[in-house]
Amino acid sequence: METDVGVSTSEEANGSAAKKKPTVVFVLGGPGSGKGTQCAYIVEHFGFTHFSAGDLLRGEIDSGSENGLMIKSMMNEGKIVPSEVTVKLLQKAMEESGNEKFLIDGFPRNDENRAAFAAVTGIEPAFVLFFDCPEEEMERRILNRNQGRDDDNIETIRKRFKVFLQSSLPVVQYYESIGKVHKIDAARPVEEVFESVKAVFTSINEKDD
Ligand SMILES: Nc1ncnc2c1ncn2[C@@H]1O[C@H](COP(=O)(O)OP(=O)(O)O)[C@@H](O)[C@H]1O
Ligand SMILES: Nc1ccn([C@@H]2O[C@H](COP(=O)(O)OP(=O)(O)O)[C@@H](O)[C@H]2O)c(=O)n1
Ligand SMILES: [Mg+2]
Repeated sequence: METDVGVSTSEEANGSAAKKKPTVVFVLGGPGSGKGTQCAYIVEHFGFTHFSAGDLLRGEIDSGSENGLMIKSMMNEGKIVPSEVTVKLLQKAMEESGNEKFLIDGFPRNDENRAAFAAVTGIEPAFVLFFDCPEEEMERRILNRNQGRDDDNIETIRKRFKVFLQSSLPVVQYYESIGKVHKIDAARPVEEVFESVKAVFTSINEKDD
């Protein structure tokens, strides 16, 4: 697939220093499809900095921020937190990281997320990884995850699957329509999934040389 990952540049307002825009890869897939697991491997091999939108939101709850209670109750219902909150957290994390290559996992989860990120940061993803996995397998994985997450209970899991189908899959379809999706069969063992993921990043690095 043709994927342009060339890092674009934009002139500062005064027209002098050209500022590099970061390279962003969105990592999408249903709850339990293995996004976080694969991102850890990508970081090790390809020098990206990884941000999970869900982890940033959980951090916000733990920090006792004024949005914490709202975020907590939305997460416990499997609902998508308003984009303003999530985009701000992502933008701050990127600015503070010192890197210019980011994996953003679990985001955008709806069209509002997608549009808000583009409007606020001016960044479009280089490409999108989509981890495709049957619901029964995702459910099995989440129920075995044992990370003590309040939303990893069967009632909330079912709600999250519904939100994924209704709100998140259309975003994947949008990126498919503009040729930006690399779809990965995520139902296989971790190492096999990573072989496919590695092939995507390797071919893109080669194109860049
Ligand atoms: N390919 C895989 N096969 C079996 N279990 C997996 C696989 N990938 C991840 N897991 C396990 O499934 C659970 C969910 O994975 P995680 O990376 O947290 O998914 P996500 O971030 O998409 O919700 C974790 O307990 C993880 O260890
Ligand atoms: N872009 C996002 C990402 C997560 N979230 C919230 O955080 C929850 C957990 O997201 P997550 O990405 O950590 O979950 P997994 O897909 O990793 O299981 C979601 O069910 C949403 O309630 C959100 O509101 N907006
Ligand atoms: Mg995750």
